[in-house]
Amino acid sequence: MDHIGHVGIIGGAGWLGTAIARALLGSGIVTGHQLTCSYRSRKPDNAVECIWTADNRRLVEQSDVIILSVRPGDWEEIEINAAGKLVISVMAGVTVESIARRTGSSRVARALPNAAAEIGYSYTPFFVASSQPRDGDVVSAIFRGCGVVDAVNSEEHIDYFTAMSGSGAAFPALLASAMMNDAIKHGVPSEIARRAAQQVIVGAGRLQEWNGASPCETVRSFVEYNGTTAAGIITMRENGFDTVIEAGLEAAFQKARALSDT
Ligand SMILES: NC(=O)C1=CN([C@@H]2O[C@H](COP(=O)(O)OP(=O)(O)OC[C@H]3O[C@@H](n4cnc5c(N)ncnc54)[C@H](OP(=O)(O)O)[C@@H]3O)[C@@H](O)[C@H]2O)C=CC1
Ligand SMILES: O=C(O)[C@@H]1CCC=N1
Repeated sequence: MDHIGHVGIIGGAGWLGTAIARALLGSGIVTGHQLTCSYRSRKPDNAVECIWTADNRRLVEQSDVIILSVRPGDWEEIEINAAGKLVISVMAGVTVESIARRTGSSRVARALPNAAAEIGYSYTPFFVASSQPRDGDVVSAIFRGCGVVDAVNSEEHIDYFTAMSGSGAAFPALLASAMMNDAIKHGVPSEIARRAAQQVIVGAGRLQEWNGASPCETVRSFVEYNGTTAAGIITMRENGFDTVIEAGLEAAFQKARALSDT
């Protein structure tokens, strides 16, 4: 991708803002002189090597692309005029309409990475509301540095993915935690239970990536094998596994929607 200009990250000191800043520098899409990050309380220790400011208006002045990475509850306090600039929000729930209204920009995108952005393994769907065709390419190029991206053509899908993939990075750990606790109940020493559960999710993820099968194919092939794994899968499903997952995703989806601001 051609030069994308100067990028500013409001909330660049936070968890996700820092991960995006590191990905931008790591992919070479900007240099430290073409990246400004803002902080509120304090510039972090071991800060990313770029320009730092506590002044969001100054950040906007010197940026062509602005990434909003503050918590949804802090959004109302951000007062910037980004007219004519591309504004990309990673905030859960905050709508394109609110971003356009409060920044004065008609070039707005929402992207929804997850916690694995920190290691370049995020899944990031994005939605672009801009008349400039190149804006989608810019958003895609930025988040490819954090992992895998997909453009979606409905803003509602961003709220859905806030639950499914945005929050989803935590769900394998939930499964592993239940498995670890079960092993401990069976008398396995906790350190061994921890290591076993950890290696199961890491190995399963790597296996899934390596063989390229869809998750549904993986489950089907284990069921067809008709051994101990099949017994576990069938019983988990009979006891409501899929229903529980659907209910959890629905709760996260509704929470994302409820964050939609005034
Ligand atoms: N973490 C994740 O996995 C994901 C997060 N998101 C979204 O990303 C956004 C950021 O989340 P996350 O990084 O986890 O949150 P953090 O709390 O880690 O980071 C938010 C940062 O924004 C800073 N901040 C708040 N107000 C201002 C301001 N006026 N000017 C400059 N900086 C400000 C905070 O500073 P201070 O230290 O003073 O509070 C903090 O450093 C959220 O909207 C969240 O919904 C989306 C997908 C995944
Ligand atoms: O848990 C959260 O609210 C944030 C938004 C999506 C993922 N993490």
